[in-house]
Amino acid sequence: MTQSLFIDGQWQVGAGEHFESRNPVNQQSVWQGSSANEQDVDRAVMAARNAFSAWKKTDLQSRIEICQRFAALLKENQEQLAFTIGSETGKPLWESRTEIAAMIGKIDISIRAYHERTGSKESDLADGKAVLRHRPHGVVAVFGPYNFPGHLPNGHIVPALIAGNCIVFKPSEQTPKMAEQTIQLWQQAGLPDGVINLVQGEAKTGIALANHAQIDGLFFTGSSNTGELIHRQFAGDTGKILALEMGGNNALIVDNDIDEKAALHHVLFSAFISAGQRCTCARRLLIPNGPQGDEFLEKLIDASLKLTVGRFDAEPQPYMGSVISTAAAKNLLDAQQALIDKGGISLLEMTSLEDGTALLSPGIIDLTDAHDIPDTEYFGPLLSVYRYDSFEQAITIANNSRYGLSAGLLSNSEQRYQQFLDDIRAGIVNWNKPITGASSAAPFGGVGASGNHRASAYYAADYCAYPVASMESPELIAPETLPIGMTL
Ligand SMILES: NC(=O)C1=CN([C@@H]2O[C@H](COP(=O)(O)OP(=O)(O)OC[C@H]3O[C@@H](n4cnc5c(N)ncnc54)[C@H](O)[C@@H]3O)[C@@H](O)[C@H]2O)C=CC1
Ligand SMILES: O=C(O)CCC(=O)N[C@@H](CCC(=O)O)C(=O)O
Repeated sequence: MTQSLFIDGQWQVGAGEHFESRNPVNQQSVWQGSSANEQDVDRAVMAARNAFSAWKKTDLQSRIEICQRFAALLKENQEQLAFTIGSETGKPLWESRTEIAAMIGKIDISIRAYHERTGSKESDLADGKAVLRHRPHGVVAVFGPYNFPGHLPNGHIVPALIAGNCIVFKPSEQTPKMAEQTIQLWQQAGLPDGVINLVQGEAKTGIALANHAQIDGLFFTGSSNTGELIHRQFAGDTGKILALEMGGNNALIVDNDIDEKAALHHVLFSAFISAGQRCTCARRLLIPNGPQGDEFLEKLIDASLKLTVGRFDAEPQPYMGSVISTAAAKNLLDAQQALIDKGGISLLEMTSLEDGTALLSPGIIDLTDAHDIPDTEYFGPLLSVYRYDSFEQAITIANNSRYGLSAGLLSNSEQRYQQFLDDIRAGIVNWNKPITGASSAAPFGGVGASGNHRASAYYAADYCAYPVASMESPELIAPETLPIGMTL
């Protein structure tokens, strides 16, 4: 039996159900193992709890050095890791390599963020000093999505470790192999036993972990549905910190009189990178009514049609790989049909490119005159188009969503960008840039159904530690003047 769990520094067989991940294109098994049941999860949390006291007292420099060794190991193993991401998710190798590069970059950025956002500060008081310090929460559960199986969990794990927390990591059940290899590197980097623990499994394992009384926090990246369930579960539990990074129904507005080539590039990069499987992807494209808009739309359809789609290791490399699974592909095709049934006009049909695979071609659908369109995230290469008459109307359409992750404007007008900045509701707001590809050196998060106001990336440091404010004096001295009514 495969030892699929990592608890207290030991690889172990899980007592829960057997599961596997498959290559979404050729359907070959990539990883097989058993999941963690409630008792396994409990042992993982208790291992983290027991390791916490020593880890938080380990000096910061030693914690940082382990993270730097992890970065060096990522570099040494980057080709193997990129191959794992590609085979498990369908993401082309060129893009999987950029994911490993982002993981490596995360270490230095997190060290800087730790000092800047949560370091210590001292200032003088009349008879002593005021000191600000930060302390780790304790045991934190990290939940990861499948679309960035390395980079996004890493975005919680690295700052949490630097701050002195211990971790129980529950990766996506669709990407267990990448999680396993990542944990092997942490082990090689010299993390003490119990500081990081891995529990593999499906939702049942996640539920057991999120419910565990002994976790002090939960850092989640995944769908809004799951995030909302967890949020409900945490309601009233003021003692635990919850950071939620969730989905989006992101709008990108195209203006008239723009550089068409640049705009086409930015739209294609926003809508179809990672086969549309980024939380920041453009889902709704707003195009002006009129001949310029018509021409832009025609060119967009043409350019989308020419995007290459293929296997993760195909040569030459495709722009897009597959979506995560044949089940996800089927859901997307069903969603497209449902939109057509509601009055959507398919401008470029998203189709299955090869039976039995999760390879989908990009799709574009005009929903301007459709009715009862759900405000939902279609996590794949399906872009909705809305035509607008005025810029104000475009902003209203863009804001007509319960999500608020990313939004963008392609326009030559600085005045319009200013208006957009003032009125749009999103955590990432870009001008003449794609709306994907957010920097790890900036905060990353959304409002509404996209997050709970605990931005990640550069601001992840904030939710990994709590502030302790102290007034300190080495001597115990009574004040010269006593308060009214007090005699000593
Ligand atoms: N805002 C952000 O930073 C990002 C958000 N995402 C979002 O993630 C989603 C895609 O990832 P998925 O893996 O499909 O998300 P998901 O929500 O299905 O799964 C995320 C994790 O939660 C676990 N889980 C599922 N049900 C659970 C439950 N009831 N209780 C506890 N844990 C449970 C899963 O096993 C997995 O580990 C998209 O919606 C995307 O927009 C993805 C990347 C970045
Ligand atoms: O978390 C970070 O370090 C930066 C945020 C980031 O990498 N965002 C990516 C992917 C996230 C996603 O959309 O799934 C992006 O904006 O493209």
